[in-house]
Amino acid sequence: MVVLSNQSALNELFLAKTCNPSSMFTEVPEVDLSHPDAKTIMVKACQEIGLFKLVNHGIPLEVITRLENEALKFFTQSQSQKDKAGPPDPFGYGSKRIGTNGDMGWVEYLLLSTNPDIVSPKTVQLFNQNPESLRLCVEEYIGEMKKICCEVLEEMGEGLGLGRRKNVFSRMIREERSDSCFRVNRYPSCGELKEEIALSGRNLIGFGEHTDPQILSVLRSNNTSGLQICLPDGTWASIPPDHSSFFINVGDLLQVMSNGRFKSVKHRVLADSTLSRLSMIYFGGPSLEEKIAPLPSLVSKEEESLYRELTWREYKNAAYKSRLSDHRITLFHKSSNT
Ligand SMILES: C=C1C[C@]23C[C@@]1(O)CC[C@H]2[C@@]12CC[C@H](O)[C@@](C)(C(=O)O1)[C@H]2[C@@H]3C(=O)O
Ligand SMILES: O=C(O)CCC(=O)C(=O)O
Ligand SMILES: [Fe+2]
Repeated sequence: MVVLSNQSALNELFLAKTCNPSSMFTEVPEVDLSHPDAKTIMVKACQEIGLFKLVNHGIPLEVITRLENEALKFFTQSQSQKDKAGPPDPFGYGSKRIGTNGDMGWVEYLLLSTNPDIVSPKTVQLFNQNPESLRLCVEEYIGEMKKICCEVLEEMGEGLGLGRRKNVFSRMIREERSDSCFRVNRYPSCGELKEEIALSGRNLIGFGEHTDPQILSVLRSNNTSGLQICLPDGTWASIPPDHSSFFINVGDLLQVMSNGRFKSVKHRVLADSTLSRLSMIYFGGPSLEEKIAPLPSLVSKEEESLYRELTWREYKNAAYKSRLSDHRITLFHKSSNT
């Protein structure tokens, strides 16, 4: 990562505009998939917060560690070597620039698609220029993420009373053309900028505030903190890291399909001055042609359907033209004609 020498560049690019002291969120709901109450706890968490912690998930620790080590090997290469797989198209290796609309963060990352229709030259470069073990470990990990994402979605379907249609969400991820993606983020420690940051009285942004556009995200990180969520009262709260668990968060499409019952949680990452954070996130999404609208069985008689129908392709295209912090879900609002 290039070290910024200039205070104003730092201000402009990476500092959180307002940073009220944020609290540690000690009451993150915990879901044990093997527990009979799992579905009830997850539905409550998705309604109230949009995030919960999945424990006892059954994903072999070796699968996680293998990929974490491969990712670290990749990131510790020289900048010029890593840049061969970038800039992202949007897949491949990226550093500091997130998306194409001016968002910046103190982060480097690998972004990969799981959709066989999407051929990314940068991803081809990435796998050609690195040991085969990187690709194998990525594929193995994505396979596990797909399974766990579907299991969680089925449990949610049951919790929402969908009965025999409990797989209405999971079938979208199981489909071969599911447009899911996978990201590995590395947030270097920002110790070298400690003084400038302290002088500004703000925090260094690793990944700016946003909601995830897909259905469901499955996040795992090392034991370095940094992830924050925006609570229903508008305050930011830090999520204590736990390298042996997964954090599941509701994406925009699930908010729409549940007619607003589940909340797509706003989140961000702040950089740490002493430790570097490594996170791996699977974003479960439907096929590009999938039509997304509130499920009729989740719109009660007294309520109305809050959102209009859009295909994932339409929403995704619009989302990728937006800035991270834009409130993209308004595109689904019935009054919106964009
Ligand atoms: C600024 C952007 C980056 C992003 C595409 C976007 O235009 C708006 C949504 C962003 C986001 C957030 C969640 C995921 O990390 C991501 C891969 C996604 O699907 O939407 C990123 C996009 C990205 O980094 O390309
Ligand atoms: O790196 C993290 O912990 C979260 C990043 C994130 O929210 C994202 O990539 O969408
Ligand atoms: Fe995110």
